[in-house]
Amino acid sequence: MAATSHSLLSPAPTSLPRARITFPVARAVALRRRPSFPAVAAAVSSMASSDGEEKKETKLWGGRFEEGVTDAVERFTESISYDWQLYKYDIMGSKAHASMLAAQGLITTGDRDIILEGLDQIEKQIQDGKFEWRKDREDVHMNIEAALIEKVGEPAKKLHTARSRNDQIVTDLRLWCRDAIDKILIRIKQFQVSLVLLASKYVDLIVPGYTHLQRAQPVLLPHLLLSYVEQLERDAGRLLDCRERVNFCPLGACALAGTGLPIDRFKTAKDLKFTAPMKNSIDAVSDRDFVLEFLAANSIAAIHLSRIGEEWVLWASEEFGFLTPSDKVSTGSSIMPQKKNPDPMELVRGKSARVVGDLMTVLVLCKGLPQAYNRDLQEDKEPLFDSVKAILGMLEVCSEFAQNISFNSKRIQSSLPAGYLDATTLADYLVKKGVPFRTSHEIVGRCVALCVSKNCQLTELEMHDLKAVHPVFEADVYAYLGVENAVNKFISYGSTGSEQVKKQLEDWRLQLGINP
Ligand SMILES: N/C(=N\CCC[C@H](N)C(=O)O)N[C@@H](CC(=O)O)C(=O)O
Repeated sequence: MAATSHSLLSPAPTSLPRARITFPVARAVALRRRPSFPAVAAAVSSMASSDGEEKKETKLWGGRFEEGVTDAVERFTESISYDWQLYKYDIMGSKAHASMLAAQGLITTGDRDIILEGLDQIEKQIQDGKFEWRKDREDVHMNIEAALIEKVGEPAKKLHTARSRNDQIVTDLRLWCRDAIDKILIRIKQFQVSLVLLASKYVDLIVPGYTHLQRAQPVLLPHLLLSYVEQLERDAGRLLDCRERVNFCPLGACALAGTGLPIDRFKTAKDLKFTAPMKNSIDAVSDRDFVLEFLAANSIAAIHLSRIGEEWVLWASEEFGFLTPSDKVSTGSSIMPQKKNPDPMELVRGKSARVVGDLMTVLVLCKGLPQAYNRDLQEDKEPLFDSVKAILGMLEVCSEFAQNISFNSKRIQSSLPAGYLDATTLADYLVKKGVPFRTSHEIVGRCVALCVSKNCQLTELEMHDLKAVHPVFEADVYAYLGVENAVNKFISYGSTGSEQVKKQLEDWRLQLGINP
C-alpha cells in the first residue's frame, strides 16, 4: 500500500486501494504455490528465506517471543490500513525526539543527522507513493521505524530511546487534530462568507418566520441567513477552545511512567509548537478526551449544518417553492425525467448522522478503560478521521450550495399574506395604547377569528370591524398591519428590524473581511 500526498482540504481516502497493499516478498510466491484460503492467509506477512522456507520477520518487539502471531491476529490487530494517514505527524514527532536526544547527549549529533536525513527520505517516498506499507509491521510507527532501520542501520535503532508507541501515537494524534481543526475553521469561515454574500443580495426580502413550522412572524431573509452565521461562529469558537486543550505535548511520557533517562520534554514540546508538555505521564498516554471534545464540537457543527440542509430541502420543494438551487448543485432521477433533487443538502443532513455516530463510538470506546494505555484506543482513529472528512465535505458543499441558490422573491412575497404574520405587531400596537399585553393578546385573537370567518387579512378589516372588537383601535393601526409595516416596527437589539439587520450585515462583512 502506498500513500499519496494529500491535504485535509481535499481529504484523502481513509484507506488506499487494496491492490496497492503489499506484503513481504514471499507472498506472491506463496499465493501461486498454495491457492487455498487458509494457505494464502498463512502466507500473509511472511518472508521467504533462501531455502524457500517461510519465515516471519522478527517484530521490533519480538525478543521474548518464540512464535509469530497467527494471520488472523495480524489482520485483526493491524492499524496501518488507516493510521498511515498520521505519517507526517509521526515523522515530525520522531525528528523532534531525535533532536532532543542529541541535545541531551543521549545520541550523537552524527546519529541525529543520519536519522533526520533518513526520515526526510522516507517522507518523500511516502509522498511520492513509493513507500511500502506493511501490515506485518502493524502500525505507522513500526512501519516508519523499521523502514528507517533498513535504510540507515544502527543509528535508527537509537530513535526509540525514551519513547513508547503509547506517547508516540497520542502525540501524532494531537498534532493531526490541531491541523484538522485549523482546516475546519477555514471551511467554516468560507461558508460564513458565502452566507453573508447571499444575505447581501436580499437585504429587503421579507420571508415568513416559523415556529413549530407554523407561520409566526415576518422576518428579513438576511436575518435568517445571519442566524446560521452566528451558529457557525459558535461552532468555530468550540473548535478553538478544543484546540487549546489539544495543544499539549504527551511526548516523553513513554509507556506510562516517564523515563529515568535525562530527556528534555520542554524542548520537544516547544519544537512541535505545543503550549507545554503534559504534566502527568499516566494522563498523557491514557486519555482521549481531546478526541471526544473535537468529535463533540464536530457533532454540534454537523447538527447545525443538518438543520440548514433540512430547511433548504424544504424550501426547495414545490410546496414551499422559496428557493431554487442551480443545476450545478442539483441531481436528477434515473426514472423521473422531470426531477431536480437537492441531493447535496440531503446528504449534508445524512452525513451528520455519521459525525454523531463517530462521537458515540469513541465515547463508548473510552468508557470502560482503566489507566493507562489500552489497545482499545487504536479504535479511536477511524471515527476521528471519518468525522473530520465528513465535516470538511459538508462545509464545502454547504458553501457551494449557498453560492448556487436563488430565492424566489415573487413566490415568497405572494405567500406573505397568509398566516396573520402581523398579529403580534398588532398586539404590540395595543400595548402602546396602554392595553395590558394579556388583554391585547385576547383582542387580537378575536380580530384573527373575525378574519377567519370573513376569509380576509388583518389589513383588510375595516375600522368599524376593529372598533366592534375593541374601541381602542384608531386609524393609526393600519401603520402596523401588513408584513412590511410589521417588519419595520421591530427595533429591539438583535431583532429582524431592517436597521438592526443592516447593521449586523455590515458588522459581519467587516468581521469576515468582505469588501464593500
Ligand atoms: N502496543 C502498544 N501501543 C500501541 C500504540 C499504537 C496503536 N497502533 C494505537 O493506535 O493505539 N503499547 C505497548 C507499548 C509499545 O508498544 O510501545 C504497551 O503498553 O505494552
